[in-house]
Formats: sequence, structure tokens, C-alpha cells
Amino acid sequence: MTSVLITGARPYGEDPVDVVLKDGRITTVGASLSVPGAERLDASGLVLLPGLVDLHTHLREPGREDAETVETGSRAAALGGFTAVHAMANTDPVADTAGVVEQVWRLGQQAGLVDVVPVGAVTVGLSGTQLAELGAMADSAARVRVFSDDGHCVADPSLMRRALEYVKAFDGVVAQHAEEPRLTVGAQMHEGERSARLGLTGWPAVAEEAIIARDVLLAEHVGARLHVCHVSTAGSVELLRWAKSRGVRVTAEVTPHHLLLTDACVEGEVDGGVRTGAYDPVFKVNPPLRTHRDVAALRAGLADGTIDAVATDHAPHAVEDKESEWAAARPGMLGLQQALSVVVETMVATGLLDWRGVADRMSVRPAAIGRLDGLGDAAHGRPIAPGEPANLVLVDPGTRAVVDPAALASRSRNSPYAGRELPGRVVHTFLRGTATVLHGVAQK
Ligand SMILES: NC(=O)N[C@@H](CC(=O)O)C(=O)O
Ligand SMILES: [Zn+2]
Ligand SMILES: [Zn+2]
Repeated sequence: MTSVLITGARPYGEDPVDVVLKDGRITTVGASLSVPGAERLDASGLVLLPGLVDLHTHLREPGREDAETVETGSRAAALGGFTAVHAMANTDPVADTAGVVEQVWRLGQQAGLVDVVPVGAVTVGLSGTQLAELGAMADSAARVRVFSDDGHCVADPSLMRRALEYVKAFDGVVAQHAEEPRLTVGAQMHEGERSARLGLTGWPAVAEEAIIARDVLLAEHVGARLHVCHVSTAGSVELLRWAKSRGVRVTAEVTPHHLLLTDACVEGEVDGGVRTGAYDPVFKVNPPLRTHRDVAALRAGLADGTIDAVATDHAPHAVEDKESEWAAARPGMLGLQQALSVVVETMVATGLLDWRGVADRMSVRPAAIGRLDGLGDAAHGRPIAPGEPANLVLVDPGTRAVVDPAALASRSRNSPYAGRELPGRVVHTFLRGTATVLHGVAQK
């Protein structure tokens, strides 16, 4: 394998250096390097970060290949600067056996654009009634460590307790979609002033917070790891802060859309972007877009580390499932290709996070939660240093571009950022020293 010499890149936004990649690893980081025979890549002005890691991606294969495949989702991920993504279990068939998780893992390796790390279902068929074969999935070639019924909440507290006890044995984690189902029957949007005015059934903050409160107590009782998916309310941030202060082994993620958008989008008021019509189902998502107060609390929680990670909850949906009337549309929105840009806009441009903070919340911590940081040659979320796997992303921090859903790599088009101008373009991505994206173009 020929080596690659990246010149003038700014690791974590700091002083420019040259970096040499060879045989899948970073071999040298230094000033004015010269490597005979190496491919040169001028990265002046670009910020260099460790390859991003997503804890929460819906790739839809097997079952809904019309909405996304492992390959198309992997391409969107690489273009978004990711080198590893966790593929959620709510496929058809559900990823609740060693066979299905191994199939997804193999499809990811074949696509070769990012490491696709399968998430295993907690319960058989996401039914919420019977534990799936968690141990067999952990021991499989896919070596599953993250388990989730995402899309559904593990609502039964005794089943949740048993799942936490089970995963503790192999250092796994239960990633909970925190939604008390009896509080969200028929829910269409955030419950508040707007839902009351519009006459739509509300999804109250307490439906999320009640499950988080219960689960952090269960995790404390069992001594197991709990991860909270797509945290969306100010109250949830307070509960997590309290649980962490008690030493509970809990981690949490926030999505880019919950850092940027509010329930005003449902009425067609999109701050800083294009004005759309009211009731555009592209803004329908679980948990729902909430208020400015919640957005501010989520940003503050991510900045102070109460929220550990940004995770996309990339949720592609086919046109017939999304371009319908509001009540009939499926919840979920695309996220992989714009995640970093939204974080630059909401967290870096606002001074809430520096680039080291971005690397921590989008690579280091999510990799650690998924236990990808200790995998040797296959590790992610590692420092930019000699000897480490060459999983890297180079970002143009300043240039702003308008999002065109038609130009995205996903097979679906349900981007909530259509027409919005965002900074932070991903220019190059490397997976183990091989470019998966060069000059903004996917290499496969
Ligand atoms: N977020 C969503 O609105 N939808 C997700 C499921 C989920 O993450 O809960 C999906 O699978 O489409
Ligand atoms: Zn969910
Ligand atoms: Zn999800």
C-alpha cells in the first residue's frame, strides 16, 4: 500500500501539521515532512478530526431497501465524515438473532465505506415481551455490545431490569428509546402551546423523563450501563445531570435536529432557513422537535458533558411513507450527511464547543460507549497520533453551502435541512488509511 502525505492540516483546529498514513495507520505527525513516493494531499485550512462515530443510524436493510441499504447509508455516512456507524435493530426481519446481526455486519464490510456495527434488539421482534438472544449476538462475528428496541421503548420495568443484568456480563449497554407509551397514545407533536393551538395530540416531555428517571434508578440498582437515545427535553438533561452526580453508569446522546430545530417547524416557521408550508411531515420525528428552552438546555448539556454524544438517528423513509398528510406520515429524518455541519453551526459557531469538544462528542465518546475504542486495528475514536488506526476526517470549517436533498447519497429525501445554508463541509474521509471520500466525492 502506498503511503499518503497530508500537508497543512489543523488537528482539532490547532496549528497546522503534516500527517503520514501507511498500512492503515498514522505513522508520523510533524512539520514539513517529505515522504518519497507518497500520494500528497494538500489540506491547508482544513480541520483534521478523528473519524466520526454514530451510535444511532437506521440503515433499513434487511426489509426496506427501497428507503435505504447498508451501502447507500454507508455512503451517506462517509460523506458526513463518519468511519463507523451503529445500525439500529428495527429492520425486517428484526436484528434479534446472531444470524441477522452477522448479515448486517458482512454487508457493511462488503460496502467498505464505514464500519457498520450492528445494534441487537433487546426483545424478540421488538415486541417488548421476551428477551432476545443477547449473549449469542454478543458472541457472534458482529460482536454486538449495544442493544436497543429503538422505535419502541422497553416499557416493562422487570424486562428492562433483566436486560441490564444480562448485558452487564459482557460489558454491553442497553440503549433506551425513552417513551412511556401510555403517555403518547396518538401523539403527533410536542405537547405545549403550539399543539394546543393546532389541536394536535401532544407528546409530553414527561413521557421521556419518566422513563429516564426509572431507568437510571434501575441501572444504579443493577450496576449496569444504560444509554439514553435521542434526549430531547430540558428536564431529561436535569435528570441525567443528577444521575451522573450519583455515579450511575448512564450515557446519553442528542441528535443534530434537536440541537437546531423546534416545534415552530410544524407550523412552517423555520428560523434561519427557508419558510416551508405548515404541517410538512419532514419535521415529524420521535421524540418530537421541542421548544427553544429545550434546545438551549440540550446545547448546554452537550457542552458540559452531561450529554456524552451527538448521534444522528438518521431515519430514511420512502416517499409514500413521508409525503402524505401529517398524521399518516412516519416519524424520522435524515441526518448522516449534515450532522457535523449542524454541530458546527449550533455548538462551534456559538462558542459552546471547540474542535476538541467536537472530536470528543462525535468520535471519542460514542466509540467508547460502543466499546469500539479498544479494538486494535479495527478501533475508532482514537487520538490523532502515530501508531493509531488512520480513521480521519478533514473539514472545511468556514465555507457555507445550501443543502439540496436531491444531491444526498441516501436513497431517501427526507432531510429537514433542505434549502438551509450550513457551514462545515466534509472534504476528505479516510477509513484505515484509504480515502472513502476525496474532495467531497465518495470513492465507491
Ligand atoms: N426517530 C424516528 O422518528 N424514527 C425512527 C425510530 C426511532 O428512532 O425512534 C425510525 O426508525 O424511523
Ligand atoms: Zn428512538
Ligand atoms: Zn432511531
